[in-house]
Amino acid sequence: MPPGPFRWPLIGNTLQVPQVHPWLTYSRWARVYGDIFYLDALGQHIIVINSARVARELLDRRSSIYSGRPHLVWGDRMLIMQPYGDELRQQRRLISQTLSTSTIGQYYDIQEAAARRLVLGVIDNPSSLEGQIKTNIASIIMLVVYGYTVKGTEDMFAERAIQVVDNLSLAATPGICAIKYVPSWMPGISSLKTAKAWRKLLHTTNGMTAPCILSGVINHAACLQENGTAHLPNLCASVLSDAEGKATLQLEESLKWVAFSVLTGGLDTNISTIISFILAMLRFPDVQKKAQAEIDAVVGSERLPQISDRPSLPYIRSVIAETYRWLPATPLSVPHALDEDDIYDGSFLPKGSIIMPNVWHMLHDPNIYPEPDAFKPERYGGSDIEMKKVTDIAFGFGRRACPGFYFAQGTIFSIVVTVLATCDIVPIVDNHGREIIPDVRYSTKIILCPEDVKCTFRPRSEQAKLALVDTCSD
Ligand code: HEM
Repeated sequence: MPPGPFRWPLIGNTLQVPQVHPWLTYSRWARVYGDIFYLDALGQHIIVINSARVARELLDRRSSIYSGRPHLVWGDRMLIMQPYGDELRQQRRLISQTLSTSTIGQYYDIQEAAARRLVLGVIDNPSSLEGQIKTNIASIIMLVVYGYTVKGTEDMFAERAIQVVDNLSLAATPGICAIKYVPSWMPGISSLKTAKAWRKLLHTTNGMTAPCILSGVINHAACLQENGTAHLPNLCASVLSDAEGKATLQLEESLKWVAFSVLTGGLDTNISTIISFILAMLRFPDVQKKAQAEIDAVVGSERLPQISDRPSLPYIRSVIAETYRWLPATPLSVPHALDEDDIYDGSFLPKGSIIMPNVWHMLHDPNIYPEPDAFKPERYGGSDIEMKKVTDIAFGFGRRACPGFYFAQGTIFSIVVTVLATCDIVPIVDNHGREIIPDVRYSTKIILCPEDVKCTFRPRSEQAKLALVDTCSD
């Protein structure tokens, strides 16, 4: 076995596995035990990988046996939880047909419009920051997946989708907690209960079951398609039209889960990245100024920036890469499972092991990223090769790597560039007029999302605000 902390008889490391920010403890252990270490939780083998080099070697090069997922008490048919097999491959294919590099440009106008609505919404009402981010990101995904147009922050389907994803995120605490056979009486296994509670919640949100909510959206999407009012293209329409009216029940069922998986995979990760970006701009105002100067020089103030400006804005690309590195949305990625016994570097890795990539450590290793807690887009020297080293880690590995990567780039870029071009992101002030700079604080969930980030978007000019108002009323 690889090295690791002392294991107690029978219970192994179960009591040592941290319940709060486990990636930080794993990072400390990485300094003692190295790039790969072993934990035993009541007989469950857990292998923690702490370097991109080992992750590449195992999860990429040996992906034929490292692409499973651990069995969880919840998960049902969600793509992200499925074992590696035919159903998974079919679901991933349905996504890549719609969201590949060659098709992604079709959605740029949707992403730009949502970014502009978001910025205008926060200018008008700074306290709506989180709500605006959630609603507008949900609106991008629902339009692209279902052809469904979200009608404002109170839209019934968007609200329910956000609630279902919130419940999911609550249950999915990193670490070993939600694994099927860890008994709920074990100390620190509270999230097993949460997981069970979530399962219930997933199936009954606002008195409706999740599949029913999803079917509701799909049926609605089908109606929109039939009466010609759906926004086209969209994922459901593309898949159904490819089937030329002969979609089998199995395909429809797969499609329902694919659509749900895109929603769950894309919502919280994007929300977290945007909130982390805003936090960085509040804490590192010099970076904000430099980013704005680049936009002013390249785009000017006569028009709003577009996603097609991306190649000419290396500093903005660096700011985004640095956001993925500084506060990675999934600090422990999503665990893989090993489907066969394996040997690595003289150590035995048993079949059934949970493989946990410690993304946090890979992106905060001071030997690779000096001063890892500082937000320094300059560290990439404008090189896309250096930035790709970050995204290759932050978006997962091998055959399970994030299928929404290119889609996410458009959403994140359009929001970041639109805010910076039109507004200064400034802290709120207390009753004495003193600025409140938010701390870097987040809770322990599978998706790391900074808490209590409050700010004001102050328009950089009347002209910038008018440009937003004009495009939004269009
Ligand atoms: C900033 C945005 C995002 C980040 C950081 C992110 C990150 C990740 C990571 C780390 C994984 C796990 C990879 C692995 O197991 O090795 C993943 C999987 C996944 N992501 Fe994303 N993601 C983002 C946006 C999106 C978007 C927009 C979509 C919508 C299509 C999406 C859909 C998925 C799906 C369906 C999976 C499961 C893949 C599988 O299990 O085979 N993600 N993502």
